[in-house]
Amino acid sequence: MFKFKDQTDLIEALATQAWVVIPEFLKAEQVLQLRTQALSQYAAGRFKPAAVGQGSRQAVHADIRRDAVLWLEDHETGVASEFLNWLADLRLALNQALFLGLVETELHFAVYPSGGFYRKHIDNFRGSSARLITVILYLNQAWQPQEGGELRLYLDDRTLDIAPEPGKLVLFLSERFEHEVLPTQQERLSLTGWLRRRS
Ligand SMILES: O=C(O)CCC(=O)C(=O)O
Ligand SMILES: [Fe+2]
Repeated sequence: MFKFKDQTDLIEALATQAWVVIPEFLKAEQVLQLRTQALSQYAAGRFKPAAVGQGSRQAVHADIRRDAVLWLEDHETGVASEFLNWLADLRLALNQALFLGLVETELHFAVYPSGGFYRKHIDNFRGSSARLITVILYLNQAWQPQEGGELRLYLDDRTLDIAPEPGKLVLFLSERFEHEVLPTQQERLSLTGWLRRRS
């Protein structure tokens, strides 16, 4: 049902390169289903302005990130549940191949309004390295270069700009690369999550 039912190549790429991009991981109708689910919840006011930091240090900083998020539940249906199952399989396969000790997945929808961005950061809270693998799935309908909103990964020797095109899946080692979301000219929708080990 998803491209990469066999996750071997993906795990190999993560192990050697520490990042992977899979264009059109989702089919158009799968993107549409998740998109519709996210946008109806967004319209119903269920998203919260995304915060930075954790615990008593957690706060909304509109100068650092300007998106709104909604965490997924355990009892999702449809494509959301299929994707959660796919991630659970990936987590187990990664544990077997690379002994990563991943124990859980967290996943949220994110909406960046026009003008939204997320400044350069690393995906872990101070003093924690529970998030091992970052997973991002783009739920936009179409994306033109002039709309901006690229994910910029700071690789060891260069930067890599990834356009948030419909159904594209991105994975990378959370602590390995600083990254940012460049200002978007268009509402930008994604499903973002982390495969975690015990904190
Ligand atoms: O949406 C993206 O491309 C990246 C989002 C991100 O870096 C994050 O939520 O930590
Ligand atoms: Fe991030």
